[in-house]
Order: sequence, then C-alpha cells, then structure tokens
Amino acid sequence: MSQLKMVSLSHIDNIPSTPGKLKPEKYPYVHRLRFHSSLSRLTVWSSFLLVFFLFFFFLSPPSASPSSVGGFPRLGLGDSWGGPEWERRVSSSARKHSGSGLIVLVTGAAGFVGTHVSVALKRRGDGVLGLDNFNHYYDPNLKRARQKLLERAGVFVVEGDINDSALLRKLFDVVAFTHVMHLAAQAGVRYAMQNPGSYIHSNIAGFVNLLEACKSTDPQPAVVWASSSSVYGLNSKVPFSEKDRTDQPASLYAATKKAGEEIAHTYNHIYGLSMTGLRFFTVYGPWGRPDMAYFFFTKDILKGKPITIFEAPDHGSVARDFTYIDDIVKGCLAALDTAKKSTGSGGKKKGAAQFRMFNLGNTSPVPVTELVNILEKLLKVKAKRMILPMPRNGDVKFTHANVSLAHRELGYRPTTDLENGLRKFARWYSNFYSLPKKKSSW
Ligand SMILES: O=C(O)[C@H]1O[C@H](OP(=O)(O)OP(=O)(O)OC[C@H]2O[C@@H](n3ccc(=O)[nH]c3=O)[C@H](O)[C@@H]2O)[C@H](O)[C@@H](O)[C@H]1O
Repeated sequence: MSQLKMVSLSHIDNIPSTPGKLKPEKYPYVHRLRFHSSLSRLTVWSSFLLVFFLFFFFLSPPSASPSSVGGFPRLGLGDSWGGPEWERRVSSSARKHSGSGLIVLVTGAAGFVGTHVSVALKRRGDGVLGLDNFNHYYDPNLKRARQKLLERAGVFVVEGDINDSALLRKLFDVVAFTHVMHLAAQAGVRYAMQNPGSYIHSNIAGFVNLLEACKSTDPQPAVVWASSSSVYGLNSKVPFSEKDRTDQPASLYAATKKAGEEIAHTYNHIYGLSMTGLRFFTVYGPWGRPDMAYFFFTKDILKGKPITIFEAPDHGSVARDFTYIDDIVKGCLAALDTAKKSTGSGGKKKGAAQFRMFNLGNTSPVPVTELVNILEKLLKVKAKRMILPMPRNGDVKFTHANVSLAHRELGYRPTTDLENGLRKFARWYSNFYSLPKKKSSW
C-alpha cells in the first residue's frame, strides 16, 4: 500500500527546482510596486480560473473518479463512464439471447466468483453486465486478466464503484435488469484488522447504495447476494444450519456480512425487494484470490518458502469446508433462476416479497494440514511447514455447511472434492503463471 501511495504522490517530485532564479531583489521599492501589480494580476487570474473550473464542474457529465476507493488508491484506471459508445457497449452486453433469459447486473464481476458466474450466465444466453471498481486489494493484473476473459465471452465490465449512486442510476436507466447478482465486497477475514474502513465502504455503505438503486427502479430487480460462512462465527454446533444463531462474529468481515443480511431484510420488508443471500464456504479454484491460503501456499511451496499453518488453541487442527467454484456457480445460477419477482414499485412495497438465506458449502470439512498434503502431492514439492497458534485476528477453528435447504430449494449438490478441485486449480496456476511443465498428476 505504501508503495502505491508513493506512486500517486510522485508528481511532487516532478516540480523542477530552479536554483539561481530566486536571487534576492536589489531594489525593494520597485519590488513592492511589482508585488502589488502581480498581486492584482494574480487575483484576476485566480477568479478567472475559479469561474472556469466551476463552469466545467457543473457542465461535465456525472463521472465517478474518486482518488481512492475504500482506502485503495486508484491509479489512472479508465474510471470514466457515459457517452454513446459506452451506452452501446452496456446495452449490447446486457442483451439476452434467449426469450426466457435473465438480464443480470453482476457486481464484482472481475472478482473470482463474479467472473465465473458472469461467464456461466452469458454462455447460457442471459444478458450480463459487469460492474467492478478494480481496487488494489490484490494483484490488479489478475483482475485485468479476468476482464479480458469476460470480454472474450461478451461481457462488458463497467469500471465503477457500487457507492456511486449516479452511475447506478445511469445503469438502471439504460438497462431493465431483471436480476442483480451482488458479489462486489471487501473479502478476507484477517485483513479487516488492517483496513477496517474498506469493509464498511464496500460491504455496508456500498450494499445500501446498491439496494437504494434497486428499490427505486421500476420494475425492481430480484437481488441475489453473497454473504459468508463467517456469520456463524464462534458457533460450536456442527454442521452449520441456516436456523443457527449468527450473532457471535469473530471478525469485522463477518460482522459486516451479518450486517448485510439485516440490511437486506430491511429492504425486503419495507420496499418489497426479493432478496436471496448465499453463505459461501471458503470458495477456491482456478482464477481464485491470491489472498487465500490455498493460493499463496501454492505460490510459496513452489518457491521453496516456508508456509505458516495455524493450529487451534488445544493443538487441534483447523478445518474448512472448502467449496469448489463450479459448485458455487451452480448454486448462484439456481438462486437466480428460482428468485421470485420483487413486489415494490416507485419505492413502495405492494406485497410480501421473497426473502431467503442458503448455505453453499461442500459439506465435508478438511483440515488445513490435509490441504497442504494434497498440494504437496500435486505440486511434487515438499512444503516447509511452520505450525503456529491460530492468531486472534478473526479466524475460526472450523466451518461445516449443512446444505439440505439449498438442496431442497435450489437442487444444490456439490460434486467436487478438495483433491480434484485443487488439481484443476494447480493446472490453471501453472498455465497462468507460465510455470515450466513438470511430470505431475495434474
Ligand atoms: O467462508 C468464508 O466466508 C470466507 O472464506 C475465506 O476465509 P477463510 O476460510 O479464512 O480462508 P483462508 O484465508 O484461505 O484460510 C483458510 C484456512 O487456512 C488457514 N490459514 C490461513 C492463512 C495462513 O497463513 N495459515 C493458515 O493456516 C486459516 O486459518 C483457515 O483455516 C475467504 O477468504 C473469506 O473472504 C470468506 O469468504
């Protein structure tokens, strides 16, 4: 982050130093006269410039280009929007190719899950428009590569932030979205201690802003959004069921996801928005997030660097219900397909609207030590393991999903076990980072 800040401030270094031009004045009287006349010239010029800037400020089209997004600097990204060519791309991307198809706004489209869901929707003939702020939480080159993949699939990703109300209004004016798949979020459990503001910005303020736009549009779209397994927090009863309590979050990330669920309920209750929340359980796979353990373990193991494996306070293993991306995509599409219409119009509720919450997990937790065993086998490299006590920074000891509700209502049935899923990830990783081919079991 500090490096990024240095880049954005480097214009200060470009101001030329002009030694010799600032010699002391020999004639103080002449100097005073010059000073007064330059002062009045300065005033005239300043007023002129002020009028000039105000003129352009009020005439220019609304365009979101804040210098930072959720605490992440924007580095000269193409963050303007609007204009006929932009509108043409938006409309064309959102055009469906089958009569019964959906028209979906996917927020966080250049993210891990967003990319996979957008491509899957587009492939089956739905209209899809992406929205992403391309922040620098992790390597933006990976997000750009995903964007290229989306472009090839026919999905245009608008560069902008869900906190930009004018942009959202514009998008809803140009396209009559039937559904919003809301995946834009500040992810990561442990990072919440470093940059708490980014979680509030995206997961709370951004979510409210998006729901404001959804409730005001006519007809209102149905909303499906990403919650998280982390809402189960410190619960010890397993497997986690949607009926269990969710009032003991262990991280600010979890707290913002839980807040999102309550906010969703409010918009459902007051405005009649159809809302479906999906609690994802540690999603992994090709095009994944480099901040997640399976991803950076792979990188470090291949580089021969030590990896840190957390153990529970009782020296027990820490386990996760790792869920493969293709299973999650099926759950997302089923949630969109079964979402009922919103009931409100003109910002007013006309009747009770659907409100659902589903676990989307794999139903078989695997200890992190076993995840590392599988990676060693696939990569054919021995990991340098360092076992450390689990830090008190938001982690929980285990997660385990009960998915019977999702099975009943969405037909959700995860089919990829961790070894097969990691094999597909390792194959992608090797291709994406152009690693030399090895004799391996990929
Ligand atoms: O289900 C979710 O809702 C969340 O899933 C994911 O969180 P987690 O399950 O915590 O994934 P991840 O960080 O990959 O750690 C995996 C395991 O490795 C352990 N772990 C981690 C780091 C490390 O250095 N060592 C280690 O043992 C660690 O203790 C843990 O047991 C998403 O990141 C999050 O955005 C959210 O979507």
